[in-house]
Amino acid sequence: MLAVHFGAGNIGRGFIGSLLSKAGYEVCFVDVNAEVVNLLNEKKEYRVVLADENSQEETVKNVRAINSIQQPEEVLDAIASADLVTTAVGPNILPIIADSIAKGLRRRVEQTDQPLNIIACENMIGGSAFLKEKVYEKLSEAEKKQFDDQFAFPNAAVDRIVPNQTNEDKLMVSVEPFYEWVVDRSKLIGEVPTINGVTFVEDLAPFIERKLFTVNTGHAAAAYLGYQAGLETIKDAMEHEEVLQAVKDTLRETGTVLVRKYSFDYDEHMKYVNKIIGRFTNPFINDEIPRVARGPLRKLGQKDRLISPASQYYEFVEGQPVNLAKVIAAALKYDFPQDDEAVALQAKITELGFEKTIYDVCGLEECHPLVSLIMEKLNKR
Ligand SMILES: NC(=O)C1=CN([C@@H]2O[C@H](COP(=O)(O)OP(=O)(O)OC[C@H]3O[C@@H](n4cnc5c(N)ncnc54)[C@H](O)[C@@H]3O)[C@@H](O)[C@H]2O)C=CC1
Ligand SMILES: O=P(O)(O)OC[C@H]1O[C@](O)(CO)[C@@H](O)[C@@H]1O
Repeated sequence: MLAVHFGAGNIGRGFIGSLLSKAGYEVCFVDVNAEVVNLLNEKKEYRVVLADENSQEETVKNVRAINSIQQPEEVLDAIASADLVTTAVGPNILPIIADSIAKGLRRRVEQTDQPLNIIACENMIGGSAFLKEKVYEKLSEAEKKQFDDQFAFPNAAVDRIVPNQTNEDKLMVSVEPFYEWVVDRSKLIGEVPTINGVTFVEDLAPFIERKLFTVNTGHAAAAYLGYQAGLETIKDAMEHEEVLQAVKDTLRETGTVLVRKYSFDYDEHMKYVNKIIGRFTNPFINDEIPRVARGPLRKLGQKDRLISPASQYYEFVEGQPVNLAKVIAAALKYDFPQDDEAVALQAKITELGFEKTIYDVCGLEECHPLVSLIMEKLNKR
């Protein structure tokens, strides 16, 4: 069995590649990083080390890689013969890889009528559906019909904290012990793959929103508020009394939305929240704030971890999401010079001012009460 995985980065090697290899797949990574591709082809294996007191280690075997810049034809051949295609490249890169995926699937249609699932493992709602949209932009109407019959793009939620790291062994990845990978079974084509560690569910919405609005909202709160407090790591942020309290208060707000929307048990949900706060404070993980805060334009988007739960608060809860608004205000002020999106965000604010930037970046209507709440928080800081 062959799995073609786009993105041999932290989550690609540290999570998806590891689970797929253990499930018996040969894992063929596709990446633009020549050093990583060459090393994977030279060693044919790499190490994943658990970030806890035992540092338990596994060797991920049966792997190889293709450099998509230098060997574009090989990528198409790999897709044509794959049993599964996955991605972990980042939401902004999905439109870029859509071209190879469209061409690879075209080649496959010529060679076989075997079905294929393409699963985007990114931190976003509807990641695979978005990838499908980008792939389908390249197709004729007749091809779209053909692809509908043979290919599927089930959405997924993936959760494992894998910080940026520099190790002597360049392929080695240190990962937190916890992981969760949930896939929308209702959109799968063909047989359900047997992958230990993957949960297939009929309705992904509660899982992805629970994860995005807890792990990612909480992390974003720690990162943006921590940055405003002059801190460097998520650990620093979690040790800062005021930031920690704000993270907890923010997760109480998202938790209330989730509990009301999906009828979750409140106590069970709070256990989930506490577990996540425990994961953020893992002393064996050194997670720099700029990694977690990266891409503020994306993170301030209408469907992402801050604006979506804050807007839904008005639908499901009485009152105002004051803590989420405080985090959104901090995100709007994120000006880390090495983050291109932070630089673009600050340039936009200089040009348009905060209010127009909020309409533009967060997709909020002028009359939305969240706008004035965010403005209030911005003026307070
Ligand atoms: N690191 C983490 O803890 C988690 C990350 N994610 C998600 O996984 C995705 C990847 O994140 P990370 O692994 O942290 O980032 P990363 O930067 O470590 O990995 C991304 C990889 O994609 C490669 N890439 C870039 N452009 C490419 C292209 N055109 N074709 C093929 N490969 C390309 C990069 O060279 C890199 O190896 C993101 O969507 C992130 O939100 C999800 C859960 C956890
Ligand atoms: O990968 P993104 O969406 O930029 O955001 C970083 C977030 O992703 C994670 O890496 C994994 O969920 C979290 O650590 C963090 O909340």
